[in-house]
Amino acid sequence: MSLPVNDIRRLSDLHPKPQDINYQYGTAGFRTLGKVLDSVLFRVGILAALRSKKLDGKTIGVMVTASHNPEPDNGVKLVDPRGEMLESSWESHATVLANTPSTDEFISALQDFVKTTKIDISKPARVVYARDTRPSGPALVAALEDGLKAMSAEGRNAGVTTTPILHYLVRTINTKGSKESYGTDTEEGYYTKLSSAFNKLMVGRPPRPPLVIDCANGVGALAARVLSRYLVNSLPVELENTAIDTPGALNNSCGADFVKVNQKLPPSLTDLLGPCQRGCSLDGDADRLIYFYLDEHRQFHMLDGDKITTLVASFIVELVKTVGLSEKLKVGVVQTAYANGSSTKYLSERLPVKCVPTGVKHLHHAAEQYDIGVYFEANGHGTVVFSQPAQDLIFSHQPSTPTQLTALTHLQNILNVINQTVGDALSDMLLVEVVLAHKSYGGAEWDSLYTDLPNRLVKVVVPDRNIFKTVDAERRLVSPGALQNKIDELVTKYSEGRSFVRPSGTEDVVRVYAEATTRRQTDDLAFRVAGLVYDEAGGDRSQRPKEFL
Ligand SMILES: CC(=O)N[C@H]1[C@@H](OP(=O)(O)O)O[C@H](CO)[C@@H](O)[C@@H]1O
Ligand SMILES: [Mg+2]
Repeated sequence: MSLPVNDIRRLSDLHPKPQDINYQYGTAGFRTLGKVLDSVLFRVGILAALRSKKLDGKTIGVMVTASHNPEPDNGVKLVDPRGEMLESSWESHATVLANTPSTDEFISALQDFVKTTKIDISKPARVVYARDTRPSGPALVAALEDGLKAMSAEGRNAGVTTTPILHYLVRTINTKGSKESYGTDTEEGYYTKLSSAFNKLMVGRPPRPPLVIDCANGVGALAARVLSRYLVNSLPVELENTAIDTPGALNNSCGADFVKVNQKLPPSLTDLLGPCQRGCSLDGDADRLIYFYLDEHRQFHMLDGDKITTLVASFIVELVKTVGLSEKLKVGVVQTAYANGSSTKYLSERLPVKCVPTGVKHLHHAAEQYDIGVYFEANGHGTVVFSQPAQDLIFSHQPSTPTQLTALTHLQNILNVINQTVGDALSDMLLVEVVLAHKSYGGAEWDSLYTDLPNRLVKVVVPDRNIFKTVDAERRLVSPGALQNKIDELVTKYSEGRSFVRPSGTEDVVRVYAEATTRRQTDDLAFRVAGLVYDEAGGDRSQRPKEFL
């Protein structure tokens, strides 16, 4: 059987590629202005069908979102059968196919691809897809559906939903009826799975003050509203920033990225959050989570992905120890270079900690090397993964004492609260709430586990960010030239100073990170390194940002 060339040609002509744009499947899939993504979505539909055929008809996921980015942006990414990110070798295939200029060239690239990748076209193709609340979403989904139609693929439209729910659906569809079944393959199955485990974990805990949830005016508002109906007796919540139909509101001065980058409360919450009350922010597709609280002086404190890692990993270690399985279940942590140095120090004194390059897929794969792997990016994107033998052991172990039995039951329920496929703001939120309730922690107690070093992230616009090459999990530059030596020399002048430079995978900028013992020193270091980067990359002297030192 060969490719349905006539159907592809007819439909591809309806979705021409703009001449002047070069697309790239990056860390987060294709991501750019929504209005220039039509041809990409059509082609991704075809690619998803081919990926499914290659994997013997397993269901592939497609998510249309640009997460925390501004509302006019959009994007698309593919999800592999176990709910994980697309295998990396296919990222470059996606890039090549998205950039072939004409329908004829696209078809011939497809034919080459099918041949070299040895795809059996006669196999079935199944794809489940969803989008976030962006206004450009419906037209992009229609283009994707044309791609599926061209391949006669079986499509399931999961509608408007969060990225983690789409990942959940992919995994549950593909494990249905098997011994690795991950739950019921519906949204209701997702809410029921998470909330019933959560509700069991909260039985007997004292009532909690309400949790304020900033929904970023995005799809998380819909999901949080549904979830809250399942939590009436276990967790009072107040949903804020739920204006999904207000043009321009998405991620605007709210959401997890706003809080993390600006290290401050969304202005819309200023009058809502009381002293010592905790709140959290989701991002635009609800896969990132940042917590915060105001202290008794109404001073803002942020609890980011590193703080979540510490809280969650410590709790799981305690449970495993109480059950008596410390020897058999090794808990480990994965971070990136953006993790606050204090968190790395605190965790390394207690657990194995690995540092990997930016991007959830790197963290996820590294976490899978542990029996129980806890990973979060500092920006609040992460989860906990349990190896299959670890899960089997947790569900088959026979405890010897009532205390062990209680801890084991908690561990089993925790496993069901966690969305292991990918970082999930709502699932992570439930997990955090469980730990806080079990430890009787408020924001301040949680925050006191270690003190963050002041840190600063600076974007540097350069003529060509591709000249920046890194090694050692992106902590050191090997190009351009002597820049790393200059950074090293500078860093020694700052107490507990640390700084690194890497090209962004999602924006056309180079990122500079710095931390040191004081805010002033941190800013000084960050802007000096930014200046070095700008000059070394040949930035225009007349445009040099004035804050760069
Ligand atoms: C410093 C930072 O937050 N970087 C983010 C950002 O990647 P960059 O490659 O730095 O642009 O977007 C990624 C995708 O969402 C996320 O995984 C990552 O953590
Ligand atoms: Mg996101």
